[in-house]
Amino acid sequence: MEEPMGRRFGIGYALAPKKQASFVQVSLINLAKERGIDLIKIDLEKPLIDQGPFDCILHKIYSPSWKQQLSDYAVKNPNVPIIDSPNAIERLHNRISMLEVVTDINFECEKVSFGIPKQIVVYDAKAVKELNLEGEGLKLPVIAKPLVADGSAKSHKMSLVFNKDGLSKLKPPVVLQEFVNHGGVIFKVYVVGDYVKCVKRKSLPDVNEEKLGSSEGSLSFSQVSNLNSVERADDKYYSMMDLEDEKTELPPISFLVNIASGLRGAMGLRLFNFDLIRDVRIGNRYLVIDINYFPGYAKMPCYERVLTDFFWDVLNNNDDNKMDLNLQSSNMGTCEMEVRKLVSNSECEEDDGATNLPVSPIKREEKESSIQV
Ligand SMILES: Nc1ncnc2c1ncn2[C@@H]1O[C@H](COP(=O)(O)OP(=O)(O)OP(=O)(O)O)[C@@H](O)[C@H]1O
Ligand SMILES: O=P(O)(O)O[C@H]1[C@H](OP(=O)(O)O)[C@@H](OP(=O)(O)O)[C@@H](O)[C@@H](O)[C@@H]1OP(=O)(O)O
Ligand SMILES: [Mg+2]
Ligand SMILES: [Mg+2]
Repeated sequence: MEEPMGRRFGIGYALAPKKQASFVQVSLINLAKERGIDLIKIDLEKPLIDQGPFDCILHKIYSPSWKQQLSDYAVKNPNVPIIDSPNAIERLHNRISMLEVVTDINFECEKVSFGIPKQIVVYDAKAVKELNLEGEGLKLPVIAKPLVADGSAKSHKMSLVFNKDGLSKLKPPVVLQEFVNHGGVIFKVYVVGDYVKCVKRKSLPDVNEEKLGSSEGSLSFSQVSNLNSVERADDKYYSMMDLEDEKTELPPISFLVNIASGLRGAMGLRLFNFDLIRDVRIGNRYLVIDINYFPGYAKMPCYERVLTDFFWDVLNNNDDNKMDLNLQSSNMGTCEMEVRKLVSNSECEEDDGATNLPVSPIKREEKESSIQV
């Protein structure tokens, strides 16, 4: 572990109250402090330019006035890194531009391929009525997602549309995305600078022909991979699925690293996660279905250490370090592997599977094995 060498750093953070509660935990504050890094809350009631000094700014606030404040601050403090640029984050606020970036990445991969599901956008109610899905190259069922992904509850409200009747309930502007059977498991790939971590979560179950014929027009849901166990048990659709997914194989590690670094470079973002599903029809084809800015890192095992290492690197202009690969396994099904810089060799406790709960505090259980590739 690096010594603070007498110099202390201050990171100003601007987060919504819920995000602050889950992310800025005492364990993170203390670990950062040990490394000479103080996490300082930015007062959103006061002008940013009058606050500080900060050595770095961390934020997940989307208002135009905040964007203006950051811009004014950057003019006055050109050497203070802002994580991340509001313009770069904005690309993720639209579910079309969000996934366009995936189609821009290219790398050689022998055994697996990746892409995005077919999708179209419908802007108004009239267009919904006149919609010819087949003509658009889309097959039912489709997932209807609000075009805007700005973090509001509304932006997470989705529906699985089984037939034409289901289309009539849609509220444009909406993205219609091909529903791809993927065995009810989703891979959440967390990226923190050049650190990459993949965890498995429950997803929507596959839809078969029988279900397609007998179902109601559509079924609404929200943040299905983010439900806690009580919510899951109550959820009508969720309860239909097989909860045993321990056997699901993870995507190859080098493949995930390539996608992660491709996305990081193309988007100019350092803090994000992406959701990946494996197309059961093809098997070795993976689809990126969602990218989130500054996701729920506190649900990630060892998030304190990972984030503190990242802060250290940013503050010391060290964030281009060569990556090493570390494979980490767990028998809990939530943490299977990680690729990380070997900044810290300290033993780290892992999440015990309660990953979907708002994390305060997380109950943890120690189990880690790692090999260097
Ligand atoms: N094309 C698809 N095919 C199959 N299932 C999908 C598809 N798109 C989304 N899903 C399912 O719907 C869930 C929600 O979709 P998505 O991740 O796009 O929404 P979100 O509200 O942005 O989620 P998050 O909480 O990760 O931000 C996914 O976790 C997955 O279970
Ligand atoms: O807390 P926030 O508002 O940032 O919520 C984010 C949430 O994290 P949380 O679960 O800790 O709340 C993320 O969960 P994971 O992907 O990591 O499971 C994901 O749902 C993001 O899409 C959310 O961001 P939003 O899209 O709403 O901006
Ligand atoms: Mg998602
Ligand atoms: Mg999302």
